[in-house]
Amino acid sequence: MKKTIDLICAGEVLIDCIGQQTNATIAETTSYERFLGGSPTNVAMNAAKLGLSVELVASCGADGMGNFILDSLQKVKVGTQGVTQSETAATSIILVSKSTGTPDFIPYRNSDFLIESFQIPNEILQKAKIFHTTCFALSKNPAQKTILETAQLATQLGVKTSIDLNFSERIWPNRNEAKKVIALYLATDPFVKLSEDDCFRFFGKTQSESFILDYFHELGATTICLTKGKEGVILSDKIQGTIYQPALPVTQIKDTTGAGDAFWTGFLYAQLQQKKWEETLLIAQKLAVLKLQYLGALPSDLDIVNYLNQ
Ligand SMILES: Nc1ncnc2c1ncn2[C@@H]1O[C@H](COP(=O)(O)OP(=O)(O)OP(=O)(O)O)[C@@H](O)[C@H]1O
Ligand SMILES: O=C(O)C[C@@H](O)[C@H](O)C(=O)CO
Repeated sequence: MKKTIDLICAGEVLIDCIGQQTNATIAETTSYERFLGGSPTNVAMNAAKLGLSVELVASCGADGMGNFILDSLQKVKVGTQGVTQSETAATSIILVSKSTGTPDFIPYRNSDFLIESFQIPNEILQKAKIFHTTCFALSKNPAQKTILETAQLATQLGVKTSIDLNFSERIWPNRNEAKKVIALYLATDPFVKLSEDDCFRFFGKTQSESFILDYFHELGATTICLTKGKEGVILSDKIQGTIYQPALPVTQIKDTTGAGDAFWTGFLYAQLQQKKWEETLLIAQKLAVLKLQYLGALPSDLDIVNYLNQ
């Protein structure tokens, strides 16, 4: 089978309403700006801006926000055949505080988890190189069942899986269920991205790096990337060992929302080109730094491939 699709992202498409007052809590924030969001959607948008062939599998409402979402995706040539617009559930919205650290958020979830298996036909899946999702997307059915089944099928079809374990108990209050579902996904040996904040929320307390890496390796992941914000990143590969890379300097942080998604897009982009781990991490960090300097998504009017080659 000819692999004509670089990446399928499945999961939440949302409207991020990002606060306009920097480092204010949500209670203190008085005005918000609308952005296209959702972690897998951000990865899809970024990847398309890098010239990859990308399909998004997601669900929004048949409403004004849903139309804005489809318009934005199509403008950068993200494939939208797998995006449905629900007639009964509105587009999901998240209020996010504007932060130079970890943003606070309030989710209003309506249609994002209405993802059904017909949205990812086998003919499309088998053409893909990577299938990516998130913990957020796995937190609710029918998206959970659809994504788990697709990941299992993906491995049989020679498609590499990937996951951003962006766990939050506010999105997925049943931590035991989350652990079981994540274990099923990790059995497909995905590339795993998680941040220190995700780990704290997932385990309910601070755990050592070796505990975290062993935990996810034992569930089946060969390659784990643990991002630590300005403290850099650790990549642990069961075969090749562990690499630490310090963070790149950033002159001015405008907004951190989506920095992890930019990082992961760079990681997948580099892996699609079979780059070595050090270069993969460098490309990932460069994209994250670029994103940190903008509010909202990566810029559309910049030659990002050229920026990465500098
Ligand atoms: N202050 C910073 N200075 C330099 N690089 C940073 C900084 N914050 C984030 N980064 C870059 O972004 C990457 C991802 O950040 P982080 O570890 O906070 O992940 P994340 O929590 O998934 O991000 P987010 O949820 O904010 O999108 C880091 O590995 C690093 O490359
Ligand atoms: O999908 C999420 O996890 C939240 C998004 O609303 C937001 O775009 C974000 O924080 C991305 O990391």
